[in-house]
Amino acid sequence: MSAANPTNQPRPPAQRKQPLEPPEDAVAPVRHPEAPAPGEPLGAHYGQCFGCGGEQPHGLHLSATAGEGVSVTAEFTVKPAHQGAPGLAHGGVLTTALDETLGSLGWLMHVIAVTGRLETDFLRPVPVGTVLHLEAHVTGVHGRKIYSTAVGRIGGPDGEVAVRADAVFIEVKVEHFIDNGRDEEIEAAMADPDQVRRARAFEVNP
Ligand SMILES: CCCCCCCCCCCC(=O)SCCNC(=O)CCNC(=O)[C@H](O)C(C)(C)COP(=O)(O)OP(=O)(O)OC[C@H]1O[C@@H](n2cnc3c(N)ncnc32)[C@H](O)[C@@H]1OP(=O)(O)O
Repeated sequence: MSAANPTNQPRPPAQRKQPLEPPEDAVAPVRHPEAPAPGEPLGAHYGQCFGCGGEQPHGLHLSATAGEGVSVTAEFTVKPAHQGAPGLAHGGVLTTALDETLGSLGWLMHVIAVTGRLETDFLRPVPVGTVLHLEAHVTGVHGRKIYSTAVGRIGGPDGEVAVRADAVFIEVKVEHFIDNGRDEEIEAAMADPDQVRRARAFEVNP
């Protein structure tokens, strides 16, 4: 009997862990013709986002830049508010930085997607004051599932890998947020023409 599954009953399909590697019949990701050019900053997808939003005082303020193909780079500076152990970044915060970087890959495909599964490896402690250099790319697409991987390096963009993650994101429509989000934030977002334009632009694929 395992601690993770104390009754040893088979999990229903919806609760089974999904693989993080694309299946054999996955296809290569397609960069949208109107995706930001390599080297262009992506900006925040939502001002109040904890990962990237500029209007979120408690957020990570992560800034991502378009890379070649369907890849992005990003930088995240570890602040005192991000500590777990004295002087070291909290693992959950580092996972959030990886999640946000992986999430921004949708911009390059003009697809809205949410995290379905995310697995992080913590390889080195990350001290406060460190700039974490993140790189993420899509490894394959299978229906609505987008498989991706990311690393976070310390000591420079070519430095040692401190954290890495593999993920499956699931494509959703903008209604996912309208149907599930709290009314006051949804109403505020829908009253912001820039936010509506950003969201709808993602849904127009070639
Ligand atoms: C405005 C601009 C905003 C831009 C917004 C950008 C936001 C980025 C923010 C950073 C990223 C986040 O933190 S996002 C927030 C954290 N994530 C979430 O809140 C997601 C919560 N989960 C859900 O809402 C749901 O479970 C969904 C949407 C993920 C899936 O539900 P669904 O739509 O009913 O999909 P379903 O039919 O069940 O499954 C479709 C396919 O995906 C697979 N699948 C389903 N769930 C999972 C899963 N958890 N992990 C792996 N794979 C999964 C299924 O096996 C199936 O594969 P097959 O049978 O087809 O092979």
